This record gives sequence, structure tokens and C-alpha cells, in this order.
Amino acid sequence: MWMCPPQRESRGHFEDTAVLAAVRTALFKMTEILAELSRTEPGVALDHEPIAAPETNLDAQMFRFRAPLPRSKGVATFNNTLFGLNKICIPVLALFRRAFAPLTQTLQRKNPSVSGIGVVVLASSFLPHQPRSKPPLVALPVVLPVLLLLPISYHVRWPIASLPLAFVMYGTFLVLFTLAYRLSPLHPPAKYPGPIIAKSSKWWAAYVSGKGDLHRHYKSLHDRYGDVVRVGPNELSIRDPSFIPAVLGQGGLPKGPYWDNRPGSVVSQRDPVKHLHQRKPWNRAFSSAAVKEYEDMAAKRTRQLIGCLEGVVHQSGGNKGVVLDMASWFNYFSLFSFGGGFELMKAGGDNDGLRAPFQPFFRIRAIMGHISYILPLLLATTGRKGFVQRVHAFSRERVVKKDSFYHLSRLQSGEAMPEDERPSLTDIAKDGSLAIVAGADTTSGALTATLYYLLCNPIAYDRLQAEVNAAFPTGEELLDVTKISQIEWLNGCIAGKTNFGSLHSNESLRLQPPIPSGSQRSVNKGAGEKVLGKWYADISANPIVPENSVHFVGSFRRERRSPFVLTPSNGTRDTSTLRRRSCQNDGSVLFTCGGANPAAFLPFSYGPANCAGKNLALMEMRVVLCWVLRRFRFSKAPGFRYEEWEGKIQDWFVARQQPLLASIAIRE
Ligand code: HEM
Repeated sequence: MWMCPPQRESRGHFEDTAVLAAVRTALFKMTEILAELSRTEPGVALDHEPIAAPETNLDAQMFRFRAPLPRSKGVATFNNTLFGLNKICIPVLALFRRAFAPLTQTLQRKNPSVSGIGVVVLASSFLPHQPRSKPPLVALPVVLPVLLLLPISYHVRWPIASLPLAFVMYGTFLVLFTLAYRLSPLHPPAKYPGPIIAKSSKWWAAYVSGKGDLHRHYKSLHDRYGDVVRVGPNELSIRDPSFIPAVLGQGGLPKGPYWDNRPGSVVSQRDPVKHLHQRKPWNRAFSSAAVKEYEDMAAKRTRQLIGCLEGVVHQSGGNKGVVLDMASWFNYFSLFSFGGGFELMKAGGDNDGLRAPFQPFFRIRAIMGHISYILPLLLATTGRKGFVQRVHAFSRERVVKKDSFYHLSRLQSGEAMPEDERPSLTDIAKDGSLAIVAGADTTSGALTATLYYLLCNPIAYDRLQAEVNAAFPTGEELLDVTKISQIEWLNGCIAGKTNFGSLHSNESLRLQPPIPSGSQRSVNKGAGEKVLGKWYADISANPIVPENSVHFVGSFRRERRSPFVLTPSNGTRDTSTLRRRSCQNDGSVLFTCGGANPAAFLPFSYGPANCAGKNLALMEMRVVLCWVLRRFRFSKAPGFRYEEWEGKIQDWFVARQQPLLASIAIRE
């Protein structure tokens, strides 16, 4: 049996409290467990003492150990390795002790357990500052455990054991201190309500994100806790639309740490000045006037979609109709619209294998948004970098080839600008990749959601069909985009004007915003605390948000706020209501839920970092929807559970939809 470690003479000089005794016993136990791992025959010992190293005199007795005879080859190798490591450790530790001789002597006079705990307490006192820069982030978990080695080594029989013990002990204390601080009233956002698990760590949000449930989860938190909820140790989620200007508007907050460690495109630019600079070409490329230039491109792509769909319907036995997954078809279309390379529609599937990696990519990005500090490690170890590079290479190729993607980026590249002011090819390619990622799933998601609500609401469908027919009665090609944009009910179904008397528009984007949780903003470190507006009669009720904290104003939360939580607590807030719509209803509910709060409707976000591609997206959606409705009749696919479809939408920053089956037939 392992014996209790030799008592050092100095230990008799002080009295142990019960706590210290317990700590020491725990350390002994852990050492014994480590030792037991290499133990075979109790009582049979190979004596390695004394170790003749002059440096170890100080604690020579401590390094005596009795090792059992090995029973098998594997155990023998393990033992030898351990002994080898231990032998290396002895002089190293001795050197370490010699260097810290004065400190060591003090420690010998005082109880080493007390010293150990002292070091941990000291380390944990750094926590209130929660360092984010690299040097202290490396220093804290490495340097401090190494310092802890010293007191711990007085307690363990095997010096090698003091290393893992130091790290385990430091880690445990670090976690406990962090939790205690985050849950304490001393933490800056302590006054905001929220669940304990969310206040403790962002790992919870990362977990919920991984399941794709973040938007529903945050909404349920708002339903429970109110308009401002603490959803992370330093993070608030805000649902009240009156905060939109202060958070998202001009002079509002810059982007948050969700975007850390991402490729340097405009969407992930956290520095407001640099963002402004990077955003200029986007504004130029997607202004209303510029989007007119893309109308031909959109018409061409839509024609291809119609052609491919007609082909599939004909192939499957004429005009009786065929069941298709329209979520995929809209997605092929929207990816396709950014270049000639994907050929997804023609093939009716992802033969290039470029679409498939998008989904796990989005998912990982969404998870990492909450714990962005481990993103570089992940990219380096999982080969995801390769995928990012492929998308960049694709964009670069398009720009060089001057195909339709080139036209999309032509204004962006600043052809009219002097040579030295133009963005580099790499920058254009980087932004081009963003256009693919930002524009594809969002647009197709909005189209799919619109079709879903139309299928579920035949009255709305029939009315839209009638308006499309009336706008283009002769069956000509629908090339007049201005005319398309004036079809009132079409705008009502997707987006556009918001005032149709008692009718409410924008339904599919309101009910299923393609970016459900919105984009994060933060009060940067050093900026001081910020008062978010003055909306409440009781000024103290206005959120004063601490520096270095972050905020989400999510679309899903804003636009789907339940009527049951709208009653203002102090009478000064907006009292408008959103009525519940129901998929099972007869259609009149979906498109006539008057009284919705238009201020809460921001699927493209708001302010200087709002969606750059809004005009293009709206134009594309109108054109595609109008053309497909003109050419095909959609109806519910038998056996498909429509009532479950909405609930399965996942929030991976961009909404991820499940297949939407629809029966599609060519109209006479
Ligand atoms: C229905 C379709 C779309 C929706 C609902 C949508 C929505 C959004 C939202 C909510 C943001 C975040 C803004 C913020 O941080 O506050 C965003 C950003 C962005 N979107 Fe879109 N988007 C759509 C389509 C597109 C398209 C087609 C493009 C371009 C081809 C595009 C390009 C961008 C860019 C570049 C950004 C970053 C803007 C910045 O940080 O300054 N989007 N979008």
C-alpha cells in the first residue's frame, strides 16, 4: 500500500484548519490515484531512493518513492515512462525551487496549502477584468498554474503529479470564481433578468445554437422575462423596437464579438470607421439605380428556373403534376443567380458538391459566434479553411471571367475609380463570397416561406394569383420589373410597402425572417457605459449598458412578439399589437392581421450596417414569385405535414429550412 507522504518537519509549526486538512487529504488522494495507475503488486517494491541530485536535498525525502514491480510489458513501459518523467521533473522542480528559494522558505514557514489557495485567489482576482487580449489570456491559464506547482509539490509524493494537479486545481478555482462573479450583483449587467444558466456562460447559447433553436429560445426568454433579457454573462437581448435607433442606427453600436475571427469582409467588420469604408462599394453596387442593371440577369435566371421546372414536370408524366421540394429549387436558383458555375438547377441537385458544405459551415459558424475565441483553432484543425478558400477561389474566377458574377461586382470594383483607389481582386473576391453566402439562403428562405404560407392559405393564394394574372393578362414574358413591383398583394406576401389600409404586408419576412436572431452589436471596451435612449418615464428603467457588453435585437423576437406580453409596464411603451396568425386558418387571418407594429418589422435590419443587398433581394423575390405563379399551379403535397414545417426551421444565423414539398403542375 502507498503510505502517507512523509511529513515535513516544518509542518509541525502550524495548525491546520479542517478545510486545509481536507484540501491536503484531497491532494494526497489524487496523488495516490495517479500512483495506483502504475501499481501492480501491492507491497512488492522497487526502491528508487535516494535520488542523488544535490538540488533535491531541500526536499529529498519527498522524492523517495516506492514503485511496484511491473506485471506486464505495457504496464512496465508505462511505469518506466512515468519514472523517466519523474526523474526529469526532480531537477527541474529543484531548480525552480532554488530560483524561488526565498519564497520557498517563506512557504515552509507558512502552511503551503494557504499559499496555494492564496495564489489561486490572486489569479481569480483578474477575473473581473475578463481579459480578452491574447497575452493575458495565455498568461492566466499557463503562468499561474505553473506558479501553483510550487506549493502543490510539497504535498505530493511524485513531483510529476504536481503538474496536472496544479492545472486541475487552478481550473476548478477559475470556474468557481468565474461563476460566482458572473452571478453576483457586482457583475455589470447584473440588474437584467435572465436564466442562471445563460448568465453563467455563453456555452449554453452555443449549445442551443447548435440545435438551431436560438430564435425560439430567445423568444421564450422574452415571453418570460420581458423586453430586455440577459442571455449571456455580458449579453443582453432586446425586443422593444424603441431601442432600434440607439442600438442599430446612425451613431449606434458597432458589431459585436460574434464576428470575431471571421474573414475580413464587410459583414464581420467591427471597427465602425473601417466598416464605413468597406460598405461604400456595397452601397454603390446595390443602390436602387444599380439594381436596375441586374434586372436582365434576374430575368435570365428566372427563365432558366422556369425551364428546368417545366422539364421536370414533363419528364414525370406530362401535366398531371409532380411533387417537388421547393425549398431546394429556390435554393438552387438563388445560388445559381450569382454565377454560371453551380449548374444545380440543370442537374436538379448538387453535383458540384458546393452547396452541401454550406449547411455544416453555417451551423459551426453559428455555434462559434458565441465562443468565437476557439474559432481559429477549429478552422485550423477541421479543414474548414479549405471550404472558405474554395468559395473565395470561385468568386475570384467569376470576377476574372467577367460572367454574371462579374457584373454583380462590377460597380463594387469601382471601374470608374482611379486605378489606385480600386479594391483589390482579393477584396472583391472576399466580398463576392459574402454575396453568395449572404444572398443565397436568405433569398431562397424568404421565397420558400412565402410559398409555404400561400399553400397554407388558399384564399391569399387565389387573390395573389388573380392579381398576377391581371397584371400580365396575355401570357407574355414578365419582363417589366416595375410593373411586377406594383402588384400590391405580391408585396403584401413578401415585402415592400407596409400600408394597405387594414391589410398588413410583409408577412413571410415578418413571420420567418431569414436572419432570425439578427446581428449582434456591442459597446466596445473603453467606450464607457452607454444609455440606450430615453423611452421610459422612469429614467432609471432605461437600459444603461456597460462597456464590453453585447446586444442582440433579433428579428424573430421583435416581429413575433406575442400579444400577451405587450402590456406596457409603465404606460409609456408602444401598445400596438400583433395578432396571432395560424397556418390552419382560412387565409384571411394570415394576410389581414392589422395592428402590427411596423417599427418592429426589420428583416433587413436597420442603420449603417443594414442589409446591403435589400434592393436586389426584393427585386429577385418579386420576379421569381410572379413568374412561377404565372406558369405553375402549386398545391399541398399529399401526406406532407405542413403544420410541423415552421417548427423545424433552424437558426444558424441564416435560417435553415427543411424540405418543403409541393405538388406542382403547369398552368394552362
Ligand atoms: C431576403 C433576403 C435577405 C435578407 C432578409 C437579408 C437580411 C440581412 C440582415 C438582417 C443583415 C444583418 C444586418 C446587420 O448587421 O444589422 C444582412 C447583412 C448583409 N446582407 Fe443581407 N439579406 C438578404 C439578402 C441579401 C442579398 C441578396 C445580398 C447581396 C447579394 C445581401 C448582402 C448583405 C450584406 C453584404 C450584409 C452585410 C452588411 C453590413 O454589414 O454592412 N443580403 N442581411
